[in-house]
Amino acid sequence: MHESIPVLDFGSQTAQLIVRRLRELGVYSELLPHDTPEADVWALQPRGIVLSGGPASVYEPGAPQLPPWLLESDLPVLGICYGMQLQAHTLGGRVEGMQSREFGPAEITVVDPDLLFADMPTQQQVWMSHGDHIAALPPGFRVLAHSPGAPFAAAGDDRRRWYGIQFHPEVVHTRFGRDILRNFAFRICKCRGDWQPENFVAEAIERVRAQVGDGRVICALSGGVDSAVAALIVHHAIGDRLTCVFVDNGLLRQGEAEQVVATFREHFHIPLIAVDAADEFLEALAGVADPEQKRTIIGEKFVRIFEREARRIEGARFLAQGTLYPDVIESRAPDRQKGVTIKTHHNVGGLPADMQLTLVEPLRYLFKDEVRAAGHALGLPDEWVWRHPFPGPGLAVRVLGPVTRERLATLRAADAIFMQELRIAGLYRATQQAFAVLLPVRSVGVMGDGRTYADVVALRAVTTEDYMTADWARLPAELLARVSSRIVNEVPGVNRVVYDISSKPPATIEWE
Ligand SMILES: Nc1ncnc2c1ncn2[C@@H]1O[C@H](COP(=O)(O)OP(=O)(O)OP(=O)(O)O)[C@@H](O)[C@H]1O
Ligand SMILES: O=c1[nH]c(=O)c2[nH+]cn([C@@H]3O[C@H](COP(=O)(O)O)[C@@H](O)[C@H]3O)c2[nH]1
Ligand SMILES: NC(=O)CC[C@H](N)C(=O)O
Ligand SMILES: [Mg+2]
Repeated sequence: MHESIPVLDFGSQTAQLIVRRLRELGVYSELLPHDTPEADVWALQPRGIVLSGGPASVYEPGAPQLPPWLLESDLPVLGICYGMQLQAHTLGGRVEGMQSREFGPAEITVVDPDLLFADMPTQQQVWMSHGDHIAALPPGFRVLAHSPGAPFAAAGDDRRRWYGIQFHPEVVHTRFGRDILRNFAFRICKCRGDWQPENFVAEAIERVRAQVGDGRVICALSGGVDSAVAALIVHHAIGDRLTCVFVDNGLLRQGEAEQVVATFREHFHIPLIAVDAADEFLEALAGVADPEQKRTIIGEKFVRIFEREARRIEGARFLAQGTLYPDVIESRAPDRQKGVTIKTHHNVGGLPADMQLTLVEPLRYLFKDEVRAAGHALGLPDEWVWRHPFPGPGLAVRVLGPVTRERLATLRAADAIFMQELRIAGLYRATQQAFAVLLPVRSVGVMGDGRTYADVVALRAVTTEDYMTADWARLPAELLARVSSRIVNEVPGVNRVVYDISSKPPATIEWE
């Protein structure tokens, strides 16, 4: 049994990342609901506790509270964002709603470099995402760092070993986040660091074998890295009792369907069924503009098709999918204590309630970079491992507003130009996801001395490690200029191109 630092979950979208960072540091961690019974927490042999952020405001009625037992224990505690506000609120400080909210990058100044901020610069970039702030510290606490928007960006009580930070150390955009967590784990909690990540792939294969028994599995294969890795794991587990099913939903990019099928057949020796379901999807989506409605329709259609294909294979009761942890977290049901729904990923929240197949999701607790590492270990070709993600609902969530064949064609052409130029510039791998979006507005232009009133294409390119947070990619102006001019010249019906300069948060990577 390992020592641990459990994370109590108050509903933050990035709570699972804290767990990951701690594991990366060699300290075992699990994400537990904030009201987990005390005995279950002690069973993990905790050396300290982290309180995650969360969407609630501590001063509102019904906001989730600190577990009373924690106040009595002598465990060190690190409160992050809501967790810090909760510490302050509970121990006699004051938390207020703020006029100038902070979302995105901010710079903090460390005023006390002991313990938590040991061995790092005084000025550092952090990632903030809060609307409330601490107006007065509780007795015993002193300020450790401040930022322009948060006079108490970090504070602590050394006697009690309780610390709080208003920013998020778990996201990569907090430059020294790892070091702060390391200081908490090793200097404050005095962990030994006795956890070695086990061989994930071997374990996953075992789990699939146990779940499936002698049944047959169909695997929803998209051409993305997640489903390819899921397919390889299932294939290792049950061999030829696996059949992959690729669906052309009419929402794919230019040439994608042909390319996925060809590459798969070249690299894998697993039976593949390619289903052309474009008409079915586009009919179901006709006239639908609401993003969540689009996702639900697409999620249901996918499953009906998988059920249909499964019926043709004797004994196929299981559906394998490349679901990742971010899909699960972002699809969580609306519950102010447990997190809010940001968007219903088609493969999680978008699944119909009466689904006939049992899910096999070997990657459900992993993040993208962990999946890529697993794919590499399984011998997946580099090109596949490093493919940009492409969402299951595809171009339906990039044609904003109602989806029509004509608008899909416009977007495909613009997107292909952007991708082509990005590759020529050698910047495909330097961005983690890039694509074009067709906006539901028209704007006035002048072309060939005539007036145009035509569509607007937005270009989106982001840098990110785990897709939970992201920054907009600083693509060279010359590249953007070339893409813009080619799109306007080559794609009929588009007279304007804009570049999206929003980070996540507050935006998301996709526009819907
Ligand atoms: N066109 C498709 N045909 C069959 N299954 C699909 C299709 N699109 C998505 N899926 C299923 O939905 C899952 C979730 O899609 P998602 O896009 O998140 O993952 P991915 O396509 O495997 O990888 P990536 O995120 O890199 O695109 C996939 O892993 C796959 O199982
Ligand atoms: O399979 C998917 N089904 C979905 O419904 C879905 N929605 C978003 N995404 C992808 O998830 C990552 C994070 O996206 P957002 O910042 O837009 O939430 C990005 O990589 C998105 O492309 C999806 N993938
Ligand atoms: N990210 C968070 O934990 C936010 C905490 C709180 N809801 C705020 O807005 O300040
Ligand atoms: Mg995909």
